Amino acid sequence: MQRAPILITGAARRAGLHCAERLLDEGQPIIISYRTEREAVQRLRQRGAIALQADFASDQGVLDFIDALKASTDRLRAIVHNASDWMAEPCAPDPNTLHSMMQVHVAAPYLINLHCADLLGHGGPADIVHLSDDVTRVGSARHIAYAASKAALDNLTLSFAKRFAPGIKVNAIAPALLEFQPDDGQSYRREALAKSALGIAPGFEVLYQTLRYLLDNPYITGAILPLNGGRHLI
Ligand SMILES: NC(=O)C1=CN([C@@H]2O[C@H](COP(=O)(O)OP(=O)(O)OC[C@H]3O[C@@H](n4cnc5c(N)ncnc54)[C@H](OP(=O)(O)O)[C@@H]3O)[C@@H](O)[C@H]2O)C=CC1
Ligand SMILES: Nc1nc2c(c(=O)[nH]1)N=C([C@H](O)[C@@H](O)CO)CN2
Repeated sequence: MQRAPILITGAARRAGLHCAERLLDEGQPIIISYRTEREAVQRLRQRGAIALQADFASDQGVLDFIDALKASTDRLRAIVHNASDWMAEPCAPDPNTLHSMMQVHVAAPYLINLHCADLLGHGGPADIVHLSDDVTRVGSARHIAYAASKAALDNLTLSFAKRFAPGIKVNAIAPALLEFQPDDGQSYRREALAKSALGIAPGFEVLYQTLRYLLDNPYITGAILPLNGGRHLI
């Protein structure tokens, strides 16, 4: 019998795409959500992935995605909430900044978990993984709403771990800098690397290794795993 697919949201680029490709490399069926059609989405389709377009900017967008997901599968091995927007505060205070961050990082995982938990488990291992951020530990002067929304996501991790045990493990991964954006300048790169004890931008494979660890370990739930190069030591 075909293995139940793993859902990764926001997997059209960078970390989500890397994890999607690595799971496919291991013969694991996947379903992705993507907001913007990109060449990489077509590449995933060609490798057998189911790709569902979704914009989580509204509750209706999330609910439409849930309907499309349930029309495409009746079971899931895991749900990885990766979709995210790294929004900085605009010059002029804008309430939409906070609402947008809470929508994508809190409302979307909240609704998807509640509506789709019944697709998980069925006797085998089942996981929900939230992509958080090390910044919840210290806050952020420039990404206030973003950091607050990721902190709320951390609390969802604890609540859903309580609610879904023992059938479904619920954990979070809290990375710090994994990979720069192409347009990040040299001074920003130097400044960011100096914030951690290990001083590297490791790339997305370390995130996949951490996801793999959670999927393979039957005795971890309610955990928020730091993946931060020792930023807490600086
Ligand atoms: N990269 C890093 O160094 C770090 C990453 N993280 C976390 O790891 C995860 C992956 O990071 P990374 O790959 O860099 O993230 P990116 O910002 O590069 O990609 C996020 C993905 O989410 C999608 N997305 C954004 N907004 C929405 C929305 N409203 N509805 C649906 N999809 C949406 C984007 O779609 P589109 O392609 O249309 O833009 C994009 O594909 C994120 O949760 C991030 O917060 C945490 C700390 C460090
Ligand atoms: N959705 C995203 N979230 C975050 C990103 C990103 O590119 N997309 N990048 C970071 C930074 O790497 C930050 O960790 C550097 O200190 C944080 N979150």
